[in-house]
Amino acid sequence: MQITLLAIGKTDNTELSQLIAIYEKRLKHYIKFDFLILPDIKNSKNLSEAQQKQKEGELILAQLQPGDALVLLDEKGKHYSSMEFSQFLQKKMNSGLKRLVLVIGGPYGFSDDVYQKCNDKLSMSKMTFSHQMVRLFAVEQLYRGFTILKNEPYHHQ
Ligand SMILES: C[S@@+](CC[C@H](N)C(=O)[O-])C[C@H]1O[C@@H](n2cnc3c(N)ncnc32)[C@H](O)[C@@H]1O
Repeated sequence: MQITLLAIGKTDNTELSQLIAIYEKRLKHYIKFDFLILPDIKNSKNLSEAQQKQKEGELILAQLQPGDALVLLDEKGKHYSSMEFSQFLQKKMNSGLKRLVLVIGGPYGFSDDVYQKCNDKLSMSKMTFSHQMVRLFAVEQLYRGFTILKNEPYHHQ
């Protein structure tokens, strides 16, 4: 299985990019992983929130290939512990899935079209994080999940 993490707009802070790169590199020891950043919507200041979400949604959906599982990171999604998240990953791998696409929404979240196409929604907290910060939390939780599956001493219950 391959995992693709999709986000909109480049990571705007060097320290954050460096931290993401550390976990990205670690994660790649366990699974084929790519972090795909879609370009910011042009002239977004002249768009309503709904229009921006719609355009971002079109960019997101254009990335999908037949057979992908589309899973949104969304504060209104299912809550998993890190152990449960590792089991979620294991089940996806066991199912023969070719690519798991995890998506981080833009500043206003996802369009209805994206919600309709998704297979699942995962929340990392009831709190809302910035779309920039979530990138780091996502790569760290993916890395943590694989260390749990490999019984490696990173996660402590
Ligand atoms: C600033 S939030 C958007 C919040 C917006 N109110 C909404 O309706 O979704 C930007 C993105 O970060 C991600 N995000 C923020 N908090 C999250 C959480 N607790 N769990 C999972 N993803 C989260 C989601 O992908 C969200 O679309």
